[in-house]
Amino acid sequence: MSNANEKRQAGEAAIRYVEDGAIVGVGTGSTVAFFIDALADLKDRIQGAVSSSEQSSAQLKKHGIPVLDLNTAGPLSIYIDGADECDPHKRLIKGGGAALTREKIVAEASQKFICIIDSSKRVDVLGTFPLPIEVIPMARSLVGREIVKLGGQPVWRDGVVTDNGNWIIDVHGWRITDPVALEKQLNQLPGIVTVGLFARRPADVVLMGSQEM
Ligand SMILES: O=C(CO)[C@H](O)[C@H](O)COP(=O)(O)O
Repeated sequence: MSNANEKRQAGEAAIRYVEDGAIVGVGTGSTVAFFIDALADLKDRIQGAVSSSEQSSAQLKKHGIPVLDLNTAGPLSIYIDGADECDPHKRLIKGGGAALTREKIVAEASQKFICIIDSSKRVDVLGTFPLPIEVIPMARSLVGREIVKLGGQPVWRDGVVTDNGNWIIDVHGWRITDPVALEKQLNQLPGIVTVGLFARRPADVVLMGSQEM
């Protein structure tokens, strides 16, 4: 099965977690796009969605699904999002689409995080996919130097500006055997807005192609 078909299958499978009357947390990316298309069929049975990006907001609105503000929506029952890598403990690397900050916020606000992936995303150890880090622009070089001290190779995602007006550094060369510790350590560096490790708050359910882990 191709990656696109697996993404579609995972995206459509997540629909069964959507309950009547829910406000649904919605992530970003090509897998989530399949979920949003499927969610359109249920739009009269949900209150709306809290979106993690301008890209997903546009697709939700195109389908006539109300996009709500997180501050007024309050705690959410579910969050549906993709990932760039997923380890056996459902810990993730995210941010390939540069939406990691809002994704982490909406995930944190949600009781259950359903992660939808194709099989290429499953790894034993995180880090083959370069780790995205959102930084305040003036701190790019400072953060880069700190990453080098930690053995990583920082690469500025030149030309990309996040929905929050910040920049992305992709860190190559890390084999992340303790993602919880690395997430905590990086979160302490001034200038880092969000680390694309979802380890302290991993996914609760992973739907991969036709399989559920
Ligand atoms: O973290 C993300 C965006 O910031 C995406 O979830 C991740 O990049 C996976 O994308 P796709 O479903 O297109 O493979």
